[in-house]
Amino acid sequence: MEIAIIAHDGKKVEMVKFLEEFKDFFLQDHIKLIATGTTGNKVENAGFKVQRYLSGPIGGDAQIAGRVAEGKCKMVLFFRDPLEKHPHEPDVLMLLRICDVHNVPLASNPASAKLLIKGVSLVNTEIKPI
Ligand SMILES: O=C(CO)COP(=O)(O)O
Repeated sequence: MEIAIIAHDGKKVEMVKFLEEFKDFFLQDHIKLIATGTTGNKVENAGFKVQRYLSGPIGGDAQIAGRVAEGKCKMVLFFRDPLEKHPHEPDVLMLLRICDVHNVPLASNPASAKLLIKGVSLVNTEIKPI
């Protein structure tokens, strides 16, 4: 299962903490992580294998949207910073829209991401999620 990991600068520490909290899930063989450039760098430095795309502001969000549209990326964890302005806001909104167009689960904060990961884990052990 391909999962995209993206975090704005103010949320990158939180993203790495999140991955570490659920590392038993993220380190499974069938989980493939992809990420925007700088987020991917941080995630790699924390010991996770990840396929990195361009940095968000120069097209990384758009690349990940492409993978969602093509049916390759099955979940997006995108910790957005609602207190900062982003020059590439149109790309960010496009990614969110593409997730909705293709009914791909998207979590924009750690609480939601936790529920998604727990939900996938339950499905994988064949216990029905809520
Ligand atoms: O800007 C981003 C998402 O919109 C994230 O990009 P980086 O991971 O390259 O910082």
